[in-house]
Amino acid sequence: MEIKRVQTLAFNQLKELPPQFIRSENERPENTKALEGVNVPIISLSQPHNLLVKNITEAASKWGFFVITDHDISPKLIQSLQGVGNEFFSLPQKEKEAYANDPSSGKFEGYGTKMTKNLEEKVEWLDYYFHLMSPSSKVNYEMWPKSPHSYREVVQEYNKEILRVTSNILELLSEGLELENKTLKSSLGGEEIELEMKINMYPPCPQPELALGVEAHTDMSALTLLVSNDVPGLQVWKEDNWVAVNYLQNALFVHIGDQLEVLSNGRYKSVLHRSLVNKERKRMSWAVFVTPPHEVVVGPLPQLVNDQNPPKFSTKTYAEYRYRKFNKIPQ
Ligand SMILES: O=C(O)CCC(=O)C(=O)O
Ligand SMILES: [Fe+2]
Repeated sequence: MEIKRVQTLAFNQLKELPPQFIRSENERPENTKALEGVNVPIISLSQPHNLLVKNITEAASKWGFFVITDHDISPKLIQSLQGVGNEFFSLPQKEKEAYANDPSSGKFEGYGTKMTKNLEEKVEWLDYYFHLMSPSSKVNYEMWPKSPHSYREVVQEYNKEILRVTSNILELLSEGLELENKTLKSSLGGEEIELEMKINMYPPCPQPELALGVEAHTDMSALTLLVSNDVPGLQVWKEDNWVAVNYLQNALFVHIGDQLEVLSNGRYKSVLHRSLVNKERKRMSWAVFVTPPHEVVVGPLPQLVNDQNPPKFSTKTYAEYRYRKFNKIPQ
């Protein structure tokens, strides 16, 4: 079956949005504007350690989201990452189709467009590329784009850097729970922890006020670390309002995902978020999902559970969690 790509639709200079992209009144950006004057927390990794632990813990508890600066990933590497992603999506359509994925038959890696409609029969205004990035022992490099040629080298370099920053953040978040600093990472598989790359490409949209890029969701990962191009669009949910995340060059947008909410027994919040699209410009983002291996069992950490704080979440393998989330079965 031929899959209609959003990029192809957009390329055909539509004046009007096809009906499957038109959101219901209560989801439309024109009716659900982000709160003005409220900003997401920005956290410099170079601030004094005690302050850093306090600030990151507060952001993870109150927002489930924060922007990281001074992470020491070189601006040049981020630029190269954006360059190779951009080049892939600029390839002729036929070349991209050679990488087409097929989630309905369990083939998640590759080039994709989400075809499953949500409960309201709506689809999202984006195409993406998804592949496992780490650990190298599990990666099938055949699933990575072969063009541009430098894709592999650049993404492997980025992987190293993101692993370093991830370990750092997980240590800080462990300390914030008054746990030994290796606790969260070892609960997520230790050195077997997995990183997945998802490149989101949101083409210009004829009626962005009626559509969504990705619809409101929480990530099932433990953490998600994201960079975008200079087109804003991400919004996070805070106290019954959407809050727009401003673009900040070279910063990392960090989302707390479901697995950290579970491990921390709800002390850290998995943030609800969505992305909007733009009329004139394409938006791109590079999301790295930090997840445990499928067989790892995740539940509230015993150190955080007692008579006053009973477990708020059930304990299960990540594979089971993932299966339920995909199939919309209550956890
Ligand atoms: O593009 C963005 O800023 C958000 C993407 C996202 O939430 C996701 O891919 O899970
Ligand atoms: Fe997300």
